[in-house]
Amino acid sequence: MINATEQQEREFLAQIREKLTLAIRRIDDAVKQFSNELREKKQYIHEHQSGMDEADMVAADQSINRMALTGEAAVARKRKLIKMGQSPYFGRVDFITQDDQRSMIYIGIFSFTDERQRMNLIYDWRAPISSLFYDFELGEASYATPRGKIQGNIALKRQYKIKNGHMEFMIENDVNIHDDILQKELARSSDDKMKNIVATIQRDQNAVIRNESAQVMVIQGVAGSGKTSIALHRIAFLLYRFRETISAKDILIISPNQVFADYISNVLPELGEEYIPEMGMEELASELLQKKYQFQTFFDQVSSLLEENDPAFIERLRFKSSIDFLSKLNQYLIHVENNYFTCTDLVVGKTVVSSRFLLGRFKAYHRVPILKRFALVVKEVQDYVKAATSHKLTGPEKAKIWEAVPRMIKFNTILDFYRDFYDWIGKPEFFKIDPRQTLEYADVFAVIYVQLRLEGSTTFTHVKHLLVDEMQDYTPIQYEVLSRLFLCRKTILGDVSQTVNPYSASSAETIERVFPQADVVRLYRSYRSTVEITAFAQRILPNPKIIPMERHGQQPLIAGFSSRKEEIEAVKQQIKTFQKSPYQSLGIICKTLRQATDTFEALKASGVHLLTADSVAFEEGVIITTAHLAKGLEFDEVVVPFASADNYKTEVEKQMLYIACTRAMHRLKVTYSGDLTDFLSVKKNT
Ligand SMILES: Nc1ncnc2c1ncn2[C@@H]1O[C@H](COP(=O)(O)OP(=O)(O)OP(=O)(O)O)[C@@H](O)[C@H]1O
Repeated sequence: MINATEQQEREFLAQIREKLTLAIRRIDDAVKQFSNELREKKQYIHEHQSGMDEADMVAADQSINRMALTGEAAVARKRKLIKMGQSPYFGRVDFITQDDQRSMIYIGIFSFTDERQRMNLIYDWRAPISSLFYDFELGEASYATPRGKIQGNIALKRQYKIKNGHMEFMIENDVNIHDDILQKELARSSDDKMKNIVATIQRDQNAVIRNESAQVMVIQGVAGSGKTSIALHRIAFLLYRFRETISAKDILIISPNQVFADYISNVLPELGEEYIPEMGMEELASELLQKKYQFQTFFDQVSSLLEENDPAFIERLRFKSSIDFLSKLNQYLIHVENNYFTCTDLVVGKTVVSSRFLLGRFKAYHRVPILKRFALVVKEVQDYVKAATSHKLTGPEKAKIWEAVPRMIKFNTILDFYRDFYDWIGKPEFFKIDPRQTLEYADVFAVIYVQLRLEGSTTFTHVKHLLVDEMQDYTPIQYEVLSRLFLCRKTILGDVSQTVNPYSASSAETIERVFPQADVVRLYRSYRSTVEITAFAQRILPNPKIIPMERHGQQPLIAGFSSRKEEIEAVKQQIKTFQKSPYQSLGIICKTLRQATDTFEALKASGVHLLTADSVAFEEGVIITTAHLAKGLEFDEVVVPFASADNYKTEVEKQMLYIACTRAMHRLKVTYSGDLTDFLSVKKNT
């Protein structure tokens, strides 16, 4: 066997690194040559410009552009090779095909070919053959290729940790435990940005990443199950698999906020892909409403829930988050189509255009959105009058038609229709808009939906894959809007247990009703937190199906104090302890922004950052924020202050507590003054 011993592996690594260095040198030479040729070409054109006709100039331009592109590609390739020099591969499988051919498959983030020998030395983790590494242990194995399934046997499987070009360790997977490297990865302290997981992707995760057939893929996964990581790796996979037809700019990520977008922004570049466009739901809404209406943000909605707990507000939210709301809106739109044209005879000069004719024309265009039909009906009326009188229409005649036809439909503005909908269902009190015309967040996408139906929609045809994270925070009406705007494939992921708004949460089942063609995957294995932290969070929201990774740590602590002042003092101490620890990040997670701001001010400690809805970047070190904003993020250590019975008592507060505790990777401390919240009290939980 080739490269059998660790010594041989080290020698192989040295050879690969040498080959990489040579390949980099070759690129450098080629780039130097390109730039010389480019300079000469430009010089030539400059000198011969006067003698060149237009066709010559175009040809010269094209050839310069081509050379520049080739140069750029070479520079990008060089960047990848330099990165590979640090860590060329992380896995190996030796595969014996049915005709007894043994091949050594080294797997890395990028592929590397020995151009002289025309031999693939390292395979990209996304190559079909690389799935052997993720899907099988020793023994019988197979992988799918565009030409069919290849079967054989895995005779050897190894994992490597190569850092800065040096092999730290290698692990032989001769028995069915390949968790060692995963354990080591999970035990690490956090980075300031999400990291890639290519070396330790698990089998069930791999299936999601490599799924090519799903039109809509819905991933419901427990806290820390790797949903966001998998979704990003899936994007990298699709970019590789469909590289001829999809590029990074054709993908859109709908993300909950800027901090989250910043937090995940490193994963794809680490995997060699370019920047992926990203957008928040509110941004999308503003674009669609063309800034015609002001509206409350989702963050405002959650803050109102936490601070006011108004039953009427909750009732409105509940209704507007239901599937029933969507179907009532659809029924209403049919009602509009059938009943809202009130045509009377129209007299233009001496011609009478009968109401029957008018109604008939409105109906004839039933495929055209109602508010787009006027222009068509106006044109028909003009033609009718012209034919009847055999003369061209005068200005006043035209004006009369233009004025009369739109009035034949009951309302002309989207908001009037929307308001009327609530009268029609007999619940006018369900629509609240403030005098400055600021819509409640729950109305925003409903108004957009009515607009799409009555005015027609612009589709985002340039988007070829849509990724929606934190799916539980979006309602059926939002999904309906997304499905009409984005006709492409979609990956939708989230966790219904981590909703910040229990009155408007969407489960995978709800989403399936909007996308009946969806493939739903459920992930129960949780990777982020220690067994102890996961068990602790289960006291708040139990899920018997959750499977924590066997990784142990300190028991989470609950500490009671006699006053808030003392509590703040304890948090201060905790920060000091953290600053001396090997950990990188500490999250102090509060219920509301007001509590977070007050804590920030009371602590006045240096190196402590306050994260608000307006923040744009994830900071390293100590962060004070709210559970809502911390969703999707993780910290080595988490402190949840003010966990008293007063502060955490409603359903929405329980959700916040759960989200806060599940952000911790290694250490968790909950503090309170007065009585401890019932959600954590052992007495009340037993
Ligand atoms: N296969 C894996 N190998 C190594 N680390 C993993 C793996 N899967 C997940 N993780 C780690 O688990 C943590 C949680 O991952 P991620 O944030 O993607 O999960 P999530 O399901 O989106 O979490 P949440 O919904 O709680 O925000 C991250 O630190 C991630 O790197």
